[in-house]
Amino acid sequence: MSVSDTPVLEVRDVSLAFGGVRALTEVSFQVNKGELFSIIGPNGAGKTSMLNCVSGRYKPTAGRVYMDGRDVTGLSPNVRATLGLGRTFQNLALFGHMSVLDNIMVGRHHLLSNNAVSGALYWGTGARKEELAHRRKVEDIIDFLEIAHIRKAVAGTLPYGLRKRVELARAMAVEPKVILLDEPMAGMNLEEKEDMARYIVDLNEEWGMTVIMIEHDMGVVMDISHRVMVLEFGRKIAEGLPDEIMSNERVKVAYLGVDDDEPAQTGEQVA
Ligand SMILES: Nc1ncnc2c1ncn2[C@@H]1O[C@H](COP(=O)(O)OP(=O)(O)OP(=O)(O)O)[C@@H](O)[C@H]1O
Repeated sequence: MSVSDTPVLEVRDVSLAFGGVRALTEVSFQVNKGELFSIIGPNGAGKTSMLNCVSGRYKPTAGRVYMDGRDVTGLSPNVRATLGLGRTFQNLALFGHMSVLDNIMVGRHHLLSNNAVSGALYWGTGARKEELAHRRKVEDIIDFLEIAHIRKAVAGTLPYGLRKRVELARAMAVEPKVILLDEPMAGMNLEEKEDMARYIVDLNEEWGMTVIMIEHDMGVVMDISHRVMVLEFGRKIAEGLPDEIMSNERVKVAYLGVDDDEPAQTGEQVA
């Protein structure tokens, strides 16, 4: 899928305060249809706060959020989900006692009509067709994420990397236009990270989902993102192409802790 100039998400002058703590200060950005957009920044920079303002979990203290040009600032996460917003969480939020398949089906719940929800009554009519269509969609996602072998496993018993993949499957099951990924590689080993990076690129390019991602692994962020925004102390300090961000002096100092002008400390070996 190619990137267009049409904004699917616009954040305008968003500020967020928790009592005296200013988590975000007048942050603005927009994400275009088809983009893979990443938000980075040091611990406590406001990344998760921003994701929560976008998803509707938090209401900004000031500023507005627009989806497809519509002001969604006052709308709940559930309503935003019906408008095409999906998300994963930094800390896993799966139903540990349920099977992988059931966890993913939960993601489709709001897409089911009343017919299918009260399916037993209508079995053999439209409801059955609808149920089958849902199943097919879920199976497509299961195939895509290569988790067919664990579809019956109890989610809570799976290794961490696989649980992250199941969580992604559940978020995809909502068929979102925009998917918010909160540290999708956290706690993963190198191989799991490589797999996850590939799934994210594919869900962006082949499944046509616009992606907004928070991720600490800079290598992955710079490798797969179209554009990157950098937050520091709740403010936007940079936004641009990965190459621009990597060579941005302010970002180097603030985020990477690198200052090219800084003299080597006494006793430090200079290559
Ligand atoms: N629920 C809350 N109540 C009070 N303060 C909060 C709350 N959530 C976040 N904060 C504060 O807001 C600031 C931004 O936090 P946030 O979690 O958004 O940063 P982050 O960039 O996602 O950090 P990390 O990389 O560590 O996850 C921090 O100072 C944090 O302590």
